[in-house]
Formats: sequence, structure tokens, C-alpha cells
Amino acid sequence: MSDAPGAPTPPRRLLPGDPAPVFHAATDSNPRFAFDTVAGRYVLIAFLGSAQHQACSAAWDSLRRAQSTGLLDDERACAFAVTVSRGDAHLADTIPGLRVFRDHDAVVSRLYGATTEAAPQTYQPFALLLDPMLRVLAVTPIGGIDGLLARLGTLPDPGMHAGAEIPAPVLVLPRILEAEFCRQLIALYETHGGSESGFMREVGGLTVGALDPARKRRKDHEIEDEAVRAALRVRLGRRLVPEIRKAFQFHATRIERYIVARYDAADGGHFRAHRDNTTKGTAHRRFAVSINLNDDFDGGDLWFPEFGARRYRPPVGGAVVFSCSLLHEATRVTRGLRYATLPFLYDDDAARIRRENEAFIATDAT
Ligand SMILES: O=C(O)CCC(=O)C(=O)O
Ligand SMILES: [Fe+2]
Repeated sequence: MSDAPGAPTPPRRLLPGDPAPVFHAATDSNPRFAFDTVAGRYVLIAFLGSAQHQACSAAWDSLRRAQSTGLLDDERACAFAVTVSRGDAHLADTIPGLRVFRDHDAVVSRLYGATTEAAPQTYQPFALLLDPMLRVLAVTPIGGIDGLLARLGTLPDPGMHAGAEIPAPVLVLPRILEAEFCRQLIALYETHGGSESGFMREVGGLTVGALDPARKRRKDHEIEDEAVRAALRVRLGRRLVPEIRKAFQFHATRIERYIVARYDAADGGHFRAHRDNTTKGTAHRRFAVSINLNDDFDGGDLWFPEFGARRYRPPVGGAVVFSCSLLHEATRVTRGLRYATLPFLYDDDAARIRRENEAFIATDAT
């Protein structure tokens, strides 16, 4: 940081407290695994370079052992081995808890300083232990991985990694929509029905809509009635925008997405952990708003895995408002139907970004 504006340069060697750089990389089951979505548990990442080296092969064995004893379970903790070598095909994902990034172009290894473009033959194998916010807890040369695993075993529950519960930086705002207006929105859905709702994904530089019931199960009705849209806009403008301004110094002037969404217990309605602004087509989104329209359902809570296990469930007509960069999940509805309206807010500067990025949107999706 400096007192002049400009992007801070990332530190070359990661030290405790530093945020781990995020990236996409190939695993055997996912050609574009999003590293940022593993937040919410302890994460060990081992830059092996190549398991053909004895110390790196021993580190892999340590990871396999930790997985088999249940230390790496994908709930409390998980680990990744990073190999740049095509000779490491025998290193295989061991689910739950242990995955291999095939970093054949060394992009991830360079991002973390294990190797450089200037000296690609030189690789310094090391391991990092990250906290559930994906910030460095400890760093060691690869030979120290057993110590890191031992330390992992002694850490508190992920939600208590700071020594106390950390509240998520979200606003919970009751009384945004009146009960009568909530009923009107539900009736709109019941009249028109909803269609299966997808999510945006980045493929080859383009933003494309995707459907994947394992990640998201929800049906949405797009509100077309301009009077209803205006009624929603007025309420957000009067009651929600001033609170965002007070809490976050952000003045929202635009709304994306007028929908009534329905999660149904009958088909396991849910939306797994994601961020709302990770593609070009969604990069303009600043704040996400989740307003419950009813409360006669079980499950269907919001939570923010980077900030502990606390669940958030606003009352009917109330909102949870949060930055689109935060990892969040809508848990499975286990009884009944959950109706919600889910706008995104942005401002005029972000609208410029939205216009510039329109060229990269391949298809429409919500
Ligand atoms: O169901 C919710 O409250 C959140 C939905 C959500 O995260 C989204 O549509 O991006
Ligand atoms: Fe979301």
C-alpha cells in the first residue's frame, strides 16, 4: 500500500496473515476448479513441483496418510498438491479431502513464487496452511509438511479460527417489503410458474449460462409487470439503499434482476457456495440482496463460509445484504417452499463495466 492510489502489488513470499492468491486450475475431475470456493475450512496447499523428487514424494505420502486418518475430510480441512510434471499421473485425487492441481504451465506455481518465468528449471517446493478465509496461517519448506499437518490437527473448529466467532460483514434489515407485497409476489409466481434457474460460468473468456442441479436447484419467475417492478424499486430505494450507504459507503443506483425465486424441498432446492461477481458478465454486481417472502419452510438459510457456521434467515419481507465478492450458500430447503426475491445492486460506474462486458456474454442466464 501507499498513500497514492493504485493497486497494491502482491507480496512475493507469502507470510502469515497474507491472503492467498486465488486461481482456477485443472484437477482430474474438474478442468477449471475455482480455488476461491474452498474457503470455509482449513486448506493445505503443497507445491510439490514433481513427486519424482524424494522429499516431494514423501510429502505426498504424508498427505495420503492424513487423508486416510480423516484429518482431510473436506469439512474441517482439505489439501491440494500442485504438480507441474506430466510424470505425476499416479498422484490421484482422494475424495474427500485431497486433490491434485495439474499445473503443467506452472501458472499457479509462479503465482505463489515456487518458480519463476526467468528460471523455470528452479522449483522451490513448499507448503502453506491457510485459514478458512484463505489467508496464510503457516508456511514451510516441503520437508516440514508433517509439522504443518500436526498443527492442523490442533486447530479449533474452522468457525473459531480467530479464537472467537467472527460475524460476517453483512446487513440484516427487517421491514423492507410489507407482508401484503410479499404475498403479491408469491401469487405472481403461483400464477406464472418458474423455470429452472442456472448460473454464470466463464468458458474460454466468454460468460455462459449453465445448469447443474448439484450446484443449484431453484426455479425463478422473472417479474415482467412494470408496476410490480416499480413497487419493488421504490421500497429498495427508500429502505435498503440508505442502510447500505451508511454501513458500506456505497450508493446503489441500479438494480439487476427482478425475480421471484422458489426453492422446493421436494427437489432439494439449494444453491451451493459461490460468489456472485466472478465472471465478466457479472463483474459489475456490487451488493446482493436476499429477501424472504415467506417463512413456512425449514432449511433455506444463508451462510458465509469464510466467516463461520452462523446461519442467516431474515424475517418475511426482511433482507440480508452482502458484498457480491463474499462466498455464500443458500442451504437446502428440507420442508416446504422458500420464496425469495433476489436483486443485485450496482452503481453508475459499475454500469459502465456492465456495458463494456456485454460483448463477453454468450447466453443469458440468471
Ligand atoms: O437464496 C438466496 O438467498 C441467495 C441466492 C443467491 O445466492 C443467488 O441467487 O446468487
Ligand atoms: Fe449468490
